[in-house]
Amino acid sequence: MAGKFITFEGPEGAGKTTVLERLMKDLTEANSEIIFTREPGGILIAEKIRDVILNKDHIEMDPRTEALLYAAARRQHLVEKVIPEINKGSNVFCDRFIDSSLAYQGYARGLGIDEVLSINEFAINGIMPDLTFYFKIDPKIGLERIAVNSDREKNRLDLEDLSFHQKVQDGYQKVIERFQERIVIINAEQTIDQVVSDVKRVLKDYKLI
Ligand SMILES: Nc1ncnc2c1ncn2[C@@H]1O[C@H](COP(=O)(O)OP(=O)(O)OP(=O)(O)O)[C@@H](O)[C@H]1O
Ligand SMILES: Cc1cn([C@H]2C[C@H](O)[C@@H](COP(=O)(O)O)O2)c(=O)[nH]c1=O
Repeated sequence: MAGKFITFEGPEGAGKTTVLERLMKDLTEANSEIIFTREPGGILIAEKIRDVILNKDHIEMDPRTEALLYAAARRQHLVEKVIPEINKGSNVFCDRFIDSSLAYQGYARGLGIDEVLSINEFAINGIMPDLTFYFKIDPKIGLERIAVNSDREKNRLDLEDLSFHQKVQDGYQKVIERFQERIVIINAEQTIDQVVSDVKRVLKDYKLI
């Protein structure tokens, strides 16, 4: 039986990576067949594209170039990793996917959600997540979390001002309205333990763990 594709979305500093690391530890110990991966990245070519997109020296990158690079990284990651793992029966947990492009490039960069969806439809060729967690947080709190985390190097998108990140949040709201059948909202302003517990409860309800 094919596995499921589960994505984790939300603004900067919402806690997606932290929660995925906790799930990796807890669920791997419990022997679940789960693959953890991320976008942009997850495989060599996509990690190289990630370096190009997020490099702070590439500050003048054109928004359409940015959108196309995310879509190219997504395509390669899907064909090289996500689809083969799902076909083997594993559940794939991915830190960010198409909804990030719709919110960041489509809405916050002003390219248009429909336009960015259209180039991504070419890239994903029908593969959409079965379930998406949206980590809801005031973007100001997320940016403050990142600011106090000295281990995390700031990338090109982290350096955008608060108004950009507020637009990202508004963009996500539109994405949630459009794809409400697959998106579950998690209160990411709670403690890490509470967020992990809420995510696990939903995964149990969906019989994914
Ligand atoms: N629920 C929480 N409460 C307080 N701090 C948190 C919480 N979740 C994560 N953090 C802290 O916030 C910072 C950012 O967390 P994390 O990297 O997991 O966010 P993220 O959603 O993956 O962000 P990005 O998308 O920008 O990479 C880290 O220092 C982490 O320890
Ligand atoms: C997939 C995807 C990501 N982004 C942005 C969101 C973040 O600012 C970075 C990724 O960094 P993270 O630490 O791994 O969250 O890229 C985007 O703008 N569009 C996308 O499609």
